[in-house]
Amino acid sequence: MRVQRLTRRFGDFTAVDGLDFEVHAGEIFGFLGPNGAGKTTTIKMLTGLLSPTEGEGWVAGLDIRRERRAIRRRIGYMSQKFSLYPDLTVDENIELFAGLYGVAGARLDDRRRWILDMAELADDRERPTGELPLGLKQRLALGTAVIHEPPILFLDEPTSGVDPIARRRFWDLIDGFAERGRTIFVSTHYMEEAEYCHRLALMNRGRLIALDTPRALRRAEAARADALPGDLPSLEQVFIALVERAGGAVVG
Ligand SMILES: Nc1ncnc2c1ncn2[C@@H]1O[C@H](COP(=O)(O)OP(=O)(O)OP(=O)(O)O)[C@@H](O)[C@H]1O
Repeated sequence: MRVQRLTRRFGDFTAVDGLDFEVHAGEIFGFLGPNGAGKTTTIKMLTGLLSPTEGEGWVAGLDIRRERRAIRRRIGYMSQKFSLYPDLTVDENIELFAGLYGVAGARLDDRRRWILDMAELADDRERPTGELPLGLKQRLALGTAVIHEPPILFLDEPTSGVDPIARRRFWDLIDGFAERGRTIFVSTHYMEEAEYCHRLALMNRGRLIALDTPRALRRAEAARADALPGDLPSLEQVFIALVERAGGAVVG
């Protein structure tokens, strides 16, 4: 996945301003920034929901301007709202997403088994998903997002509201996907989640203000602050410092 000078304006306002970055296959790429930084607008352009005003981008080898429909079939998308239908059972939700992505027959049987196993929902197939604990809902939402085995998965604040154990479990699954070569693009406000990413991009006021591994970002900030050897700042401290130096966040 790659973008060049990616820009989106709404009238006179520039929400995303000349982004350049590349995400490698098998990478867990974290996308961070204060509210209003331009993360959602960028994700919408990458997932084919919004067209760029300027610049270019390729997702799964497809052009984000000209191949938006094809992109939507090649990616998985999971948002904090989970997009599950609470009145439908676990099985019915799986079938609904299978239908949307053209997964049928023996492949559907296979994928259903995989999801039930991965999400530990084999005994809950007939339950409406609205009754499930949040951690299970989250894993089901992840399963339905990848029912068609997309090479790229977008996660938009995927673990908001779940407890630390469910969150850790979720990240073990994400690690497994990346190890098998899937690319994960994840936006988050949780610094603990950011630590699990291979590289982090930090956005502020529509611009990319930092891009590196979590460790390199912490080291660079320590060097800047003349910290004692071994005394690394937390990612949260790093981000606050970077955003302040970039002129501060937009207050919404
Ligand atoms: N359709 C639109 N029309 C006008 N302005 C918009 C539109 N969509 C987004 N914006 C503005 O663009 C800026 C970036 O918004 P965006 O939702 O991309 O930020 P974000 O980084 O995802 O924030 P959050 O963390 O709150 O989700 C905001 O100032 C927002 O008000």
